[in-house]
Amino acid sequence: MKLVSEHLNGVRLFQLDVFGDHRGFFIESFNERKWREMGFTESFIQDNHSYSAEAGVLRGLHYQLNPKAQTKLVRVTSGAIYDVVVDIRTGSPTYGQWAGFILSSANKRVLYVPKGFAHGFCTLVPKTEVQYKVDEGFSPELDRGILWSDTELQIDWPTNKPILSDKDGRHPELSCAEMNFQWGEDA
Ligand SMILES: Cc1cn([C@H]2C[C@H](O)[C@@H](COP(=O)(O)OP(=O)(O)O[C@H]3O[C@H](C)C(=O)[C@H](O)[C@H]3O)O2)c(=O)[nH]c1=O
Repeated sequence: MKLVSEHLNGVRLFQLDVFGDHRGFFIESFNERKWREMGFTESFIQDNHSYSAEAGVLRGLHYQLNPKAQTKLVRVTSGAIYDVVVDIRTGSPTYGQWAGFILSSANKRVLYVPKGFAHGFCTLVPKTEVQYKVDEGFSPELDRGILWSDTELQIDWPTNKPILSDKDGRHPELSCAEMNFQWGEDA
């Protein structure tokens, strides 16, 4: 796994090493020893896997409050997504800024999303599968959301008519402005 680029003071895009041959390919999708050698300290305790049947499925933007804030290591094993992260760390010089990345089974890139970022993605093709590691378990009571179409963020999603869960279609508990307080309180 090689570092491709860094964004928003902590988000990192990696490229997986692919060993191809006449049969296909082999990839070490995660290697604890190499992860530590790169200086990362997170211990991932849960693997998540989501399948989205159609293009235009938008999941997010989600995050969990401290002490259950999650680091995520995200990759796509089938199809393609436009993956978005939003810096919601109180006091961060890039607070309120977002970045978008194309992750796909073809480009075999991995996105490292540190704690303190809201995360979401929109599928670009049908039958897209996203796999991601997290270092904290699911905490429904500390799960929060930002509306995908938040007017302050102005995220450049690939569609303006996404397929959403009921949760993601509702207005979030907090606007982007209010989040600062919520996040800061628990940071
Ligand atoms: C996240 C999660 C969900 N669930 C259950 C709860 C619901 O009954 C069902 C679907 O959950 P949800 O609609 O929150 O799934 P997504 O919309 O894909 O949520 C994810 O979307 C964005 C992209 C994220 O980064 C988060 O990891 C996560 O919030 O799975 C669990 O049992 N464990 C879990 O860790």
